[in-house]
Amino acid sequence: MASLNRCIFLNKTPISSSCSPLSLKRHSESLKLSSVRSERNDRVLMESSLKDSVLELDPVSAVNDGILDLYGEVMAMEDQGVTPWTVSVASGYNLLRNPHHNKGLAFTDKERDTHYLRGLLPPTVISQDLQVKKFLYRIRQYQVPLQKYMAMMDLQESNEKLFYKLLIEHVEELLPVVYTPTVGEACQKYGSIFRRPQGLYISLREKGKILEVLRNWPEMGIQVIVVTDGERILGLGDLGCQGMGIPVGKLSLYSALGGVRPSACLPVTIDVGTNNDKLLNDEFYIGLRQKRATGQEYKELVHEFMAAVKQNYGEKILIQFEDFANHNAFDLLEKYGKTHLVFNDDIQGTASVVLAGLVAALNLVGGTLADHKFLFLGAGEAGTGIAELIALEMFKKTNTPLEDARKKIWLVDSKGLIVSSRKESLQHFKKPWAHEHQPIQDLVDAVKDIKPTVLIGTSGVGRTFTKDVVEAMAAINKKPIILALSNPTSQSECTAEEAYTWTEGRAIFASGSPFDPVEYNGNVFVPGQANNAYIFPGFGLGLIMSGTIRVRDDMLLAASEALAAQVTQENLGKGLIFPPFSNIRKISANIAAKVAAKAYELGLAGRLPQPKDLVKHAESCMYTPSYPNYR
Ligand SMILES: O=C([O-])CC(=O)C(=O)O
Ligand SMILES: [Mg+2]
Repeated sequence: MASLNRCIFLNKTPISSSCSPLSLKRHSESLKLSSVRSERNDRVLMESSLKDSVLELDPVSAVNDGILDLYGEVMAMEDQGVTPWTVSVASGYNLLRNPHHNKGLAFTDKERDTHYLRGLLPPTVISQDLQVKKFLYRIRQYQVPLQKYMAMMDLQESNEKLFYKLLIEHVEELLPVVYTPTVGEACQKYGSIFRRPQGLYISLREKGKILEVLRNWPEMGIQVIVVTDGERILGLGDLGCQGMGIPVGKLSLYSALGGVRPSACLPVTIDVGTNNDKLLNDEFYIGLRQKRATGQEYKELVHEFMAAVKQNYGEKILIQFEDFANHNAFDLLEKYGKTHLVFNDDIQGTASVVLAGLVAALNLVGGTLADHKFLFLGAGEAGTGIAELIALEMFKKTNTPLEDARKKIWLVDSKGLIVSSRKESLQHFKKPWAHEHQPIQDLVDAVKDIKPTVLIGTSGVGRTFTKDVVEAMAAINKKPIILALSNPTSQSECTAEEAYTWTEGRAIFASGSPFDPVEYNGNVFVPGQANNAYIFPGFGLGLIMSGTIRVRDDMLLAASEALAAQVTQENLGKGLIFPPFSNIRKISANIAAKVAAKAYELGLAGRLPQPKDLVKHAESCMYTPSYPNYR
């Protein structure tokens, strides 16, 4: 009976062509199916060996539940009066234990009768709205953020639709719970709070078997993978296998913010060991207890993974690299950008969001991007990624040659200002930023000398925008733009309060992790959140819905412009250079539309013909977490 717990995966007929015979066999064995029949042209019926555990869903709700991938085709067939699918899933006790289908107390009396739930629930029937209210009340009772996080994870694993409805409807309150900053603490303590696996773990022990490992995952129609190797989790450093919290959190946002079906999302952690001695000595650590494999051994494992993903899911699977260390991130993006649909969130997603904020900020400070001067603290993925995209936008918008555009951008790393005399010893991704200048060690001196209008923190090191630094920015600029992007809050280069106080309320400030509004001199300042969460969910949706096969910089620029266009005069009036997260689904639909349009324009979109209204199309593709009626 327990084996009937899993839902049955169907795809378009013939079933053996869309999932390998091996995995079909595996599913049918574990589900003890008495028959797997293909009827008429496209109709598939699966029955379980126990007649009373069959539940039929209509195609539309099945699509919404993520059982079927090919929603467009299903809808088209519906329009023609054909009901192409019959899907069977477990009912009764197993239905209550199935996070995708469970409705808890919201199962109606009729559903309780039809699906063998009578007596398994207390008599009351409540609405999903009331469930949201109840759960929110419960979350608010917890004082400790990590407790809130764990309660949310429990909900995700017991009632997925309720989790997403709650997250979507209270996104501003709950984003800091399931995402930065709390997810950072969750990763640090992942070993001790670990309950159930939420993604795939691919360690060195799985070498040679990665394709098999992918096929162990219970969902078939995967469209997006977020993968980390845990080496640079936020600004917290090497958290090894416990970095899994990040792909899990990012993919929750793919569904909540971008409307990608939860069952189409696969979190992956590649475990090649960790150099974090604290974790290696922690009895609750869940990863391989060894130092990180590097060089050939590392490359081979990642390569096997990348090849297996393409083999198993096809060319259109989106792979988002997340929180890899600098020394791997650039190379992986460069290498797999040519053969796979890959996107590095820390290099490209962060760049796209920051560029949008800067373009919006021009409305407050005046001029074009080329009229400004930028100074970064931190020359890793985020720093150089943002710098390059700013230069590209200057080139595209004002025809400033790329070399000249780059000269308006200066980067400081742990050794001081990046200048040409350091060129020989610089990593390749820093070289474009090594301009002619005498060496400067200190950030304050660099601010005074370079005189930037924009100061951007991507250092991963907290409180590095000291009072002297911020005051120096305030002395040069009427409205200094200060972005403290490192995450989580503990690693932010300065706090919102510091930025507003030290500039006497003149700063245009945004940070990677959220800060509360600040009162200064009788005025309330609301800081913006410059986080890649604005971009990657909509960006991913745009790629997926257009069937795009490669990412291009022009798509990042398109996403950035779409985000900047969502900043209203009202937002700007409050000093905000990003729109509120409460509008994020609309923002994501707009980003998706612009990204898809660019993909079609570049001839990289595989889903033809191009829909006429891409915003409407994006909205129609978006997952919504309301409960279906089970007939
Ligand atoms: O996860 C976040 O909040 C933003 C991000 O990608 C990072 O800091 O690495
Ligand atoms: Mg990241």
